Amino acid sequence: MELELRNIQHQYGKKRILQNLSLTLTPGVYGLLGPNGTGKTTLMRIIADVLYPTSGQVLLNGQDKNKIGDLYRAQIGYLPQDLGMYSHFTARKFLYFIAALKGLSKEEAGERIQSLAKIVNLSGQLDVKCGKYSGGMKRRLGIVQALLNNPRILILDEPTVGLDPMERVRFRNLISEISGDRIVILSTHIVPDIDHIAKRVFLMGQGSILRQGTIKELLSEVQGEVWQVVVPGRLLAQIEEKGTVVNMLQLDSGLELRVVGKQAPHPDAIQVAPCLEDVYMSYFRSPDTEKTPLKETSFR
Ligand SMILES: Nc1ncnc2c1ncn2[C@@H]1O[C@H](COP(=O)(O)OP(=O)(O)OP(=O)(O)O)[C@@H](O)[C@H]1O
Repeated sequence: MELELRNIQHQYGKKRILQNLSLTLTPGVYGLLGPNGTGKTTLMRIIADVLYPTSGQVLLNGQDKNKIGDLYRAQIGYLPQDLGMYSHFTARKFLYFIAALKGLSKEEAGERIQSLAKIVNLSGQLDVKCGKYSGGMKRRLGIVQALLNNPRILILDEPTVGLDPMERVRFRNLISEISGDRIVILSTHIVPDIDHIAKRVFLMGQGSILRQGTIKELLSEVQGEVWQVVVPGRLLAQIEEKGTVVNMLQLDSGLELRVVGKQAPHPDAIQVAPCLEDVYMSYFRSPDTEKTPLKETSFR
């Protein structure tokens, strides 16, 4: 199976959101990583076929999604950022409702609901009203509704928002478990959400893919360029001129800084192993500058 996005462009009114975006995806988990407002949701909605791009094509196995219509939509499972749930419905009733919208028979729906609820560990809570579900339970219920039609393409838009660290880890494992031979596209601005589980990562900024690669490839980009040093606080400004400070920790002995930069930011700085967050931070420095890519893109 191959999903291809060809020269996707999207505008809301005159505002250009996505520009000439091209990607090819085969089964596996893909992380779409980028700051808020860079067009991740817009892209996900286009793939989920709930939004038409201004121009460009989405092709499944070489066939334009607009030409194959229902056949394309039957392959899609979508967990939007804000999945509306009727709070007075029980989870079971909600799932039957979604299953009906997806065209499943009552028998098929019943079987799918049972087996999926088991996988996400909600079997015992299916008769609880959605309004009483915690954030983590709602996200797991969201996964179940997305999987009801056994889609080959699963689109998860910031699925871990609002989850505590334990639930995040569980959710990440769950995604790995259900990925199988599906294409799973997961958008987030939280780097650890995709660390370890993504086969490929797309760094998205300003409506285009700035960089893509396996985690190993992305890490190699900053190999030898990540430093750690403890300095007096007054040296912070000087260090910031020499590299991107990706983390700082106040210690009794001074400020412990993690810095990404080509040169050692201080004579005492030691090289440390890079992590995906270093790569991310080298592209998007801070909330004020996050939409400005700092690195030149080396390839698309
Ligand atoms: N329906 C709309 N009409 C007009 N502008 C929109 C619409 N939806 C999104 N936008 C704008 O498009 C840009 C990209 O939004 P989008 O939600 O796709 O980004 P995102 O990367 O998913 O951000 P977030 O992580 O905050 O959800 C933003 O500037 C947003 O304000």
